[in-house]
Amino acid sequence: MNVGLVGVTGYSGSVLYELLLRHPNVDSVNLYGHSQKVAQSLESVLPQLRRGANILPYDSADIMKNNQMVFFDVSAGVTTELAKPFLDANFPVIDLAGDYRLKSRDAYKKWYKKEAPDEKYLKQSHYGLVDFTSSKGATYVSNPGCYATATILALAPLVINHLIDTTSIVVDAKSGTSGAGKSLSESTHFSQTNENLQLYKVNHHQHIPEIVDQLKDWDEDVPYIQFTTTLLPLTRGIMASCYTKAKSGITEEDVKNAFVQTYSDHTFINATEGVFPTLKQVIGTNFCDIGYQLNPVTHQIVIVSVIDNLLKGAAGQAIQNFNQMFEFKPDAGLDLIPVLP
Ligand SMILES: NC(=O)C1=CN([C@@H]2O[C@H](COP(=O)(O)OP(=O)(O)OC[C@H]3O[C@@H](n4cnc5c(N)ncnc54)[C@H](OP(=O)(O)O)[C@@H]3O)[C@@H](O)[C@H]2O)C=CC1
Ligand SMILES: CC(=O)N[C@@H](CCC(=O)OP(=O)(O)O)C(=O)O
Repeated sequence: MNVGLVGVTGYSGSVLYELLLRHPNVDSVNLYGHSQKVAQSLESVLPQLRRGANILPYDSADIMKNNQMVFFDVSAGVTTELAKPFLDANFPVIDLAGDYRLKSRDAYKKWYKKEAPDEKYLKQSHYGLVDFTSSKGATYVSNPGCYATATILALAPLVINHLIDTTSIVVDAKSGTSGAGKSLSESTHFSQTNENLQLYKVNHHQHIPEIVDQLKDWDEDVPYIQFTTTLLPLTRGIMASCYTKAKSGITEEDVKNAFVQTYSDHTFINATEGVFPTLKQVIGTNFCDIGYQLNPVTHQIVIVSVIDNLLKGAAGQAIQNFNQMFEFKPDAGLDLIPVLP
């Protein structure tokens, strides 16, 4: 199959490109960029990707003619416009940005502070949280956000099984700087990030409505979550530490059963009682590792999930969506090993 990729020059785009090159069902990857009028060698922009490939000028008709599907891995707000001809033609798209994730236009405007896509297009979008939905038959897949993935996977077994006080969810999530993309900002400047910890977007993070929407699908009694994000002096990785109160009478065994039942057949999720994961065990892989424990004294449950934001949080999950969409092996192209030591 020939696939198109828009956004190879971004952090997650270059990771996605490498995954696609090694994917057993991909014959060729055609690269498209928005800033070139003529073909430009990839190596001239990203010298570390010595692939002899060219980035072609962006042209929606050309993309649809020469590929069977396209990945959009571009800055937030761009696909609201760019995706329209593809949506009109029902051409298969996997979009890694947040533009089409929220079903409510008002929510998108409020949280992303941008004009939302048209209602008719939003209706065509499928939210591709691969561990709980299938993208088979979908033509427009909206890949979940990185923090949203880590948080939802941590809380899912408890919410689905109605084991918690739904007003008690507190999430303390932390990310390495690659989550912010390649553009430099005050907070990602080396001397500001290095040997420092910075909270940001407290109570304003754009993934809050995405997480609440999904949790509400499982239990409409989830009214909100308390969610904070912290920038870590690391390149890759997200750790979401979640705290929530168990309903009266819920035991350690109930909690364990919920995690075992939910995740026993999920290739890329490892959930273990009482063993809390580190970031390094998942960096470079598509895994989400989760540790959980009910404290019998406080009756609080702590759940910690870790992912590589560029893989399970972006390009890896996009490949899972691709595999579901075209009915390839669920783990095709994702045989990755952690970066150790
Ligand atoms: N980084 C992460 O961990 C995650 C990112 N995401 C989402 O994935 C998307 C890409 O993120 P990331 O890799 O961090 O982004 P980067 O900021 O690193 O890269 C952005 C990419 O978008 C391209 N781009 C910018 N404007 C346009 C435009 N108008 N038309 C076409 N292409 C454009 C850039 O091209 P050029 O270089 O030519 O300017 C570049 O290739 C974002 O929407 C982000 O929110 C989702 C989950 C995790
Ligand atoms: C460290 C950092 O800044 N992370 C980004 C992650 C969000 C992202 O990647 O964008 P989407 O909303 O499209 O998923 C943030 O917190 O906004």
